[in-house]
Amino acid sequence: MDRFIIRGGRPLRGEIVIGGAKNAGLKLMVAGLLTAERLVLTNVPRIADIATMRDLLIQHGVAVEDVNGDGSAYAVGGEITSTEAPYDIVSKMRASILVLGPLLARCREARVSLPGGCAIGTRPVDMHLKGLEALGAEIRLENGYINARAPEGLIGERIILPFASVGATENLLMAATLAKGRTEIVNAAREPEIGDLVACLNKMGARISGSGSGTLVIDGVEALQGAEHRIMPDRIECGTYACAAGITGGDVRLVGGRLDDLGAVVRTLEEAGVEVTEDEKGLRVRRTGALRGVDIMTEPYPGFPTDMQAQFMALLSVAEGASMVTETIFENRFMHVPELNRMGARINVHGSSAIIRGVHALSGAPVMATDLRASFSLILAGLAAHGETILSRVYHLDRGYEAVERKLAACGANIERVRE
Ligand SMILES: CC(=O)N[C@H]1[C@@H](OP(=O)(O)OP(=O)(O)OC[C@H]2O[C@@H](n3ccc(=O)[nH]c3=O)[C@H](O)[C@@H]2O)O[C@H](CO)[C@@H](O)[C@@H]1O
Ligand SMILES: C=C(OP(=O)(O)O)C(=O)O
Repeated sequence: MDRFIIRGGRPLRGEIVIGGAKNAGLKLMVAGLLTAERLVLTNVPRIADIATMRDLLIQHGVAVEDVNGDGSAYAVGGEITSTEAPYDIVSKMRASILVLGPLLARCREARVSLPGGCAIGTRPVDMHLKGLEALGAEIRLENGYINARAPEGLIGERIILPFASVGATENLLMAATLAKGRTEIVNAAREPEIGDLVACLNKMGARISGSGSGTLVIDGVEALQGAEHRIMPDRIECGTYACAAGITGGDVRLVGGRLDDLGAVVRTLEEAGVEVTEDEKGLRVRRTGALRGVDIMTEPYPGFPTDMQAQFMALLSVAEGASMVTETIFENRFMHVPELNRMGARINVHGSSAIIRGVHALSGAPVMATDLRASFSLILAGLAAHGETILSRVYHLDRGYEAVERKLAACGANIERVRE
């Protein structure tokens, strides 16, 4: 298991190129299951989750061609020879559940392992299943698997989601593209990654309107065609490196970053004393004065994203004054707190809220990553801390961030990966 060794105290200065979005790329690869033709995706991030999704699609029998031979573009497509998503792949990556809707829509059957919980919460999939049942699927849970069939094909329906779930919206959206008639998804999630998926599906011949509005209307078609699509930039990677510039008192250009996708994150950075400006290349993030405490509550988009909560917790640990961070999306997303406290942070958790009392400085320590974003919050703390931080269980980070050590070192960070 690899480790990172970080020696803190250097302000980051330079350029970081933002890669394609993990949370868009994974669903766009799944969209390849909806057509027998080639779906070509470019700006693919080179991360472990994409490799896992590639394994899953290959298990379904479709071809996944590495177009440039370097993992930056994939062509997905072909006949589906297996409708089973096995436990060993689904348990590695929860986004695997998204094959359920497309397999049902195209093959009229699917057998997908139940994903189970993960470090940040129990994460049930009841809304995915109820929505597919509303579209006419018969669903049985047996031996840890979801057995789903729709012998006559799926039929459009009006579905009201009790909560704007990202995954449920995406699963139902993809299933509905090949259903008979009109489907309406009310209280649909509005995350920009869903907008990217809709744009790609429409290029493939789907008939979807209402993107970004909270109600998606899908008129089913007989078949989808091939297309080419560039994956949107990763707004969470961008926000994460913006925090790196902020916590180290640096000045960093985030090439390809987009202000529009970052809304609440940029407003919070500015409130905390970090300046963000946009030009034709991307974003410039710099801090000239002290960091100030702010209050944050995570919410579905356009609110403050839960996937940025851990990184802000590191930033606010060294801000002047107190901050309160309330997590409303996942019930167990404070696993980074005890690790940050080991580095000298003063954070108390009360239920779904954390009170952070800013300290002057953090001190390096051996720490352990528990999930993807928690891992990066510890890197951020390490970049700002005095002395050496050793971060173990780096595989969590490799799921979703490409070339972390290269991108940070190019801006002057002292960070090294020790391979074991
Ligand atoms: C691969 C991917 O894109 N992952 C993102 C996606 O996860 P994911 O799609 O899993 O997140 P959801 O929006 O579905 O989940 C939000 C909340 O709803 C609950 N829920 C969800 C579905 C369901 O059927 N029943 C239910 O109770 C979940 O347990 C969670 O507490 O959106 C999250 C919220 O922005 C992000 O943190 C994840 O990074
Ligand atoms: C929670 C995340 O991802 P996943 O849904 O794949 O676990 C994330 O990207 O922060």
